[in-house]
Amino acid sequence: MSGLSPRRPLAVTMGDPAGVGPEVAAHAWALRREHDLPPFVAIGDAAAIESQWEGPVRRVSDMDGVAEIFHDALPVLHLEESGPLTLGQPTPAGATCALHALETGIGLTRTQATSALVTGPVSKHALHGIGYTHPGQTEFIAERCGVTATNAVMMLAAPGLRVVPLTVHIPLAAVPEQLTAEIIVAKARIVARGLRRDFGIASPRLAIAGLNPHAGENGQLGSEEAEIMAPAIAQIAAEGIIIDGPLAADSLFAPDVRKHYDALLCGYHDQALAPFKALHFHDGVNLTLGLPIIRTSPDHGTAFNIAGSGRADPGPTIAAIQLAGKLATNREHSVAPAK
Ligand SMILES: NC(=O)C1=CN([C@@H]2O[C@H](COP(=O)(O)OP(=O)(O)OC[C@H]3O[C@@H](n4cnc5c(N)ncnc54)[C@H](O)[C@@H]3O)[C@@H](O)[C@H]2O)C=CC1
Ligand SMILES: NCC(=O)COP(=O)(O)O
Repeated sequence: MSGLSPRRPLAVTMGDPAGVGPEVAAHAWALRREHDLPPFVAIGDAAAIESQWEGPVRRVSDMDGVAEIFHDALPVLHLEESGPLTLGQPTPAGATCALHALETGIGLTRTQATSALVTGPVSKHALHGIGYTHPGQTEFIAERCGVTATNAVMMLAAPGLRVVPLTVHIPLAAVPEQLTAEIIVAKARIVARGLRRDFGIASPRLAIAGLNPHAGENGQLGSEEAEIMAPAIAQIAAEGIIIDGPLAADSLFAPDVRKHYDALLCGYHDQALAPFKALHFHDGVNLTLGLPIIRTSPDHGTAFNIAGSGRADPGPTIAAIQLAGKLATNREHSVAPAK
């Protein structure tokens, strides 16, 4: 990285060993100079990389010397053998390894042995098969950091677009019940604070999407906009946060509309992530606001269908490492972040 850089390496978990996580971590390392990446350590089963990548790997047991090793080889904190590996086919041992890597990455970052946590893609289905009960990684990290799930806010960020799903991994049918005014207000506060602290936006401009078509068409197509969103928006605005809405979700993403906002708050997962991924699949970053640590992740999943084929793009992982490095640098050196 040019100029200042994080004081310690970043922790990059490899996610499910049968998915694309190990290969995109390795390919990110191979492209470290082109993308000016800060030193990082990959965490998980070293064999998941060594079995499919011919680049240099150096197994490490702690964070000492990782930054120096990073120049010449990919440092890997090897946790355990996850058994015979068939790419594309998750196993309970692989899910267990992914969970141990997540736990280890959180611990290293909480204790400041690493400067930030970048999580690789896990299979939620495989994790649930070994008894994991959290909806995703975000909620697990929040719990380990002593933060309630409501206060750990998922944001997807890319150049020129940031989106926040106000409800995340719940059935669509549960959205109207769970999208309360309290949740909207709490998450809007955390988003505004995160934009100020980490993105250097002094007066963040938020917009919230209506839940129903045409933002309810004045009550003709639904009542959540008037009954839940309007009081929440009034409360947020009363606290001095700039917020518009509820705006019709379809036109909110039009270029001439979205350009006026620093973050678009959406009612549910796919309202936010479907347009985001259509525009930014290859450089999108999932980050968690409201935590005491910095956590980012590529915006894609395990991609079992292409694991080992050489088709997995390391771009999202590179973007996640770059953003984590930038946020860590800003916080550690008290640099006013560039907008
Ligand atoms: N951060 C995380 O841990 C995430 C985990 N998941 C989990 O991943 C599993 C699979 O989910 P899907 O919905 O199939 O999403 P997915 O992102 O794994 O795959 C969707 C499509 O995108 C392609 N794709 C994904 N990453 C790519 C890359 N780096 N380069 C090129 N193409 C890529 C895949 O080949 C597939 O065609 C599920 O268990 C899901 O819960 C999904 C999203 C995020
Ligand atoms: N769709 C986003 C996603 O699944 C990532 O969730 P998380 O594991 O980061 O909580």
